[in-house]
Amino acid sequence: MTTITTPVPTASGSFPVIQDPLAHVGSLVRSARQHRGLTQAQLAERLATSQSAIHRIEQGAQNVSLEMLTRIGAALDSPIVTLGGPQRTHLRVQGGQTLSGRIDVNTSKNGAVALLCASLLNRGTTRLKNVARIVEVDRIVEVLRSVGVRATWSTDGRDLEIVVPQHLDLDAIDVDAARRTRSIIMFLGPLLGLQDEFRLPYAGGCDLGTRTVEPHLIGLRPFGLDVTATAGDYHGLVTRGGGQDLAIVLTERGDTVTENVIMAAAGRDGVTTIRNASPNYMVQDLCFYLELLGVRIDGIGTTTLRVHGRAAIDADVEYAVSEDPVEAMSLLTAGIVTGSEITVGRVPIEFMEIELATLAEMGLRYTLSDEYAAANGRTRLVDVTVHPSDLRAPIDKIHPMPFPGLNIDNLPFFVAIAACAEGSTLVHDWVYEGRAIHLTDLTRLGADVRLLDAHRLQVSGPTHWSGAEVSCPPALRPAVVILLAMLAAKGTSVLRDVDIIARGYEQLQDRLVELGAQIETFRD
Ligand SMILES: CC(=O)N[C@H]1[C@@H](OP(=O)(O)OP(=O)(O)OC[C@H]2O[C@@H](n3ccc(=O)[nH]c3=O)[C@H](O)[C@@H]2O)O[C@H](CO)[C@@H](O)[C@@H]1O
Ligand SMILES: C=C(OP(=O)(O)O)C(=O)O
Repeated sequence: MTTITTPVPTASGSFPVIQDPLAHVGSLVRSARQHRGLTQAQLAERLATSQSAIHRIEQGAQNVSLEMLTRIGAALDSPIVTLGGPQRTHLRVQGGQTLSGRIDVNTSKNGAVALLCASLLNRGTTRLKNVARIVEVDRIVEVLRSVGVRATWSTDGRDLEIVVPQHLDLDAIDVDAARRTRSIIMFLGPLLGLQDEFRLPYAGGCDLGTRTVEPHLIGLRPFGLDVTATAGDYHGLVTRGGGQDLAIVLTERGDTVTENVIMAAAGRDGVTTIRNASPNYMVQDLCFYLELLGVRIDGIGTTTLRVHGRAAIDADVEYAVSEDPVEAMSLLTAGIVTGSEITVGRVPIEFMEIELATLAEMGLRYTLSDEYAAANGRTRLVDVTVHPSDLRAPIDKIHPMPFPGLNIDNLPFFVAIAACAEGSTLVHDWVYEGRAIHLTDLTRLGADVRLLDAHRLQVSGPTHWSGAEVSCPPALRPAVVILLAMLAAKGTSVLRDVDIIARGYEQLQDRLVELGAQIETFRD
């Protein structure tokens, strides 16, 4: 959210002075507009004014009344001026509506963050196309900018041009932005090829229980990286070896650890063989980009990769991030739990096949379009239409596996779907120590969801959903699952403190409204 808050006194008791308030307001309007993915003309239309007026406001060349600022804030759903501290955002859902129409899947959070980190390897210009406008991306962009990287959004707010300086100023790193994302850990792989010593703040992220970084450190050690954890940050020391070939076995088939090791391998001369690599969607996105940079990678989509790295990468490239299977699952779930017929367009089918096969076993009727290629020319997409279906509990438990398996980030959606099904479903989240518990909030909406232990949920259905007030759990996917269940729940529900959803979804509530959902945003 982009806001000017009332100035806070500095330690000396004086108020900080904004040098050019009009320019400041203009840049806030521009960034809020771009965050919404609107052109100046589209914003002008919403405000019944001209594009040139918006242009002047954004340039800081026009006086703006408080009334106009309030209207801009309403049009962008982002208060440009607030009094006091930051406000919290809540959703009011009028549930029980049938949805209809088509909704397209956006590009993925996890692909985007990997690509942003990988852009550090390139001395040329990287242009990432169709980047999702989500908070997780903003955080990494903020971190990149803080160390001297030039990251510029295109005027339509969809593409990001990245130019990396000769020297990164890691001392100036935006610690606050870095601490709020786990993906900062993926700076290690590219950095070790660039600097002999560096400090990085600890990685943060959702509250999912303990998530180890040990596999990253083990996987990067053969590249000469030694990391010690000091108070609040990682201290990396690199001992350079020659350009000899390396063979690395990952102790976990994790997505970001695979990406980190691929990036380390890409930034050095020599061939690195990586075994037990994750072939998941974001890893493939990363590999496709690195190939454009001239890094040959054999085995993309398998668990053994051979990366033919290059110490000097300098290429001007354009890469389109591919579609998000987790968003696809989220949108399909919206249709399923509301018993609606909707079409979810641009579903990356390779990464949804097991989910769809499991849903078919549960009685879901759906139809698939012919396949077509994503903008990256590599990922296969289809449109999936779900039809209202009588769902039954699957015979076997539902559990995730590293790709090709049911995606762990898609598992939470199966809890809401199982709650709609006749019978009892065991959902086993062996991966995360603390994600399953957040799904017990579905009981507030009438579901029978029992936590058997930290990893297993027994879900009995079908549920007669009813509206309730729930505070958003501090975990992205469970938060969205609860919102989707509220769409199914007759009556009024309130989901409080929903900012976490913007970490991984762009304008989710507005897009659901376009399908016929009744969701209203309000603030304290
Ligand atoms: C930015 C990004 O891409 N984030 C994704 C990435 O996070 P990321 O790669 O950071 O996931 P983690 O490394 O935290 O792995 C998730 C959990 O799975 C466990 N684990 C993983 C692999 C394995 O073979 N054995 C094992 O036990 C880990 O110990 C951890 O508890 O992968 C996760 C698992 O797919 C996804 O939920 C995240 O959305
Ligand atoms: C757990 C997730 O992501 P992250 O790794 O960014 O926390 C997620 O996307 O659900």
